[in-house]
Amino acid sequence: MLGIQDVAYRYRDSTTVTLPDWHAQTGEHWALLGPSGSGKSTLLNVLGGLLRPASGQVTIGDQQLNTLDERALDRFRGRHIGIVFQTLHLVDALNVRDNLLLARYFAGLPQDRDQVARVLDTLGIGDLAKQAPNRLSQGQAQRVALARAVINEPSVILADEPTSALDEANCSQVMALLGNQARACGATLVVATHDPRVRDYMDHTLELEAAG
Ligand SMILES: Nc1ncnc2c1ncn2[C@@H]1O[C@H](COP(=O)(O)OP(=O)(O)OP(=O)(O)O)[C@@H](O)[C@H]1O
Repeated sequence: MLGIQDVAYRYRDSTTVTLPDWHAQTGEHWALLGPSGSGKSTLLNVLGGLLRPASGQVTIGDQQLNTLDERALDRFRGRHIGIVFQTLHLVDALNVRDNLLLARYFAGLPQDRDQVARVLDTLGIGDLAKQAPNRLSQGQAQRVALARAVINEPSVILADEPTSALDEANCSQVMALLGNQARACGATLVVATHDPRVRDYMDHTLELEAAG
């Protein structure tokens, strides 16, 4: 189970975003839709433990994120939550394999090179293990970011606008990869997007309302 209850997040300039109560069952695939400024990224970041709400509860499985201190939250995120950001945040100084091993290190997991090779193979990029991220195409880099999000077999996968820059064929490919990887880990998948095409790939939709 995954959910938020009575959550409000306050940005530094005091802009306060109030989020609707929402719950998902383990393994469900959700599209998070809504106009610009409706709070999609805020919700995704709160769910991922990257933003701490001013009030309310964020629950992932049996864990209430608000009860964790920073260190415990970092560890929990690394172990249980896979995030695909809009900007991919790959470390250019490390090759693809080491980017994935770094994600395992941050989660306190063993450096399992076989597991890394398996995930890269599943995503069709096994031959890129030694490549530097800044020498990859956009589509390849996106697969690496997806590989990094699933390398720790998370119980939740969050993706922020993974398809908005993609044509039809690539959109369908990325959504299939996300769906398949989530199914392989038994993970709950939440994709925040403007892109109405995403709805077709997901079982459920949460529609946020325009701010104001
Ligand atoms: N860093 C910030 N400082 C202040 N206010 C912010 C900040 N980031 C977002 N907001 C405000 O929070 C509200 C929700 O923004 P959010 O980015 O979550 O919406 P969104 O639906 O993801 O938008 P978009 O689709 O344009 O990315 C908006 O009113 C926005 O102006």
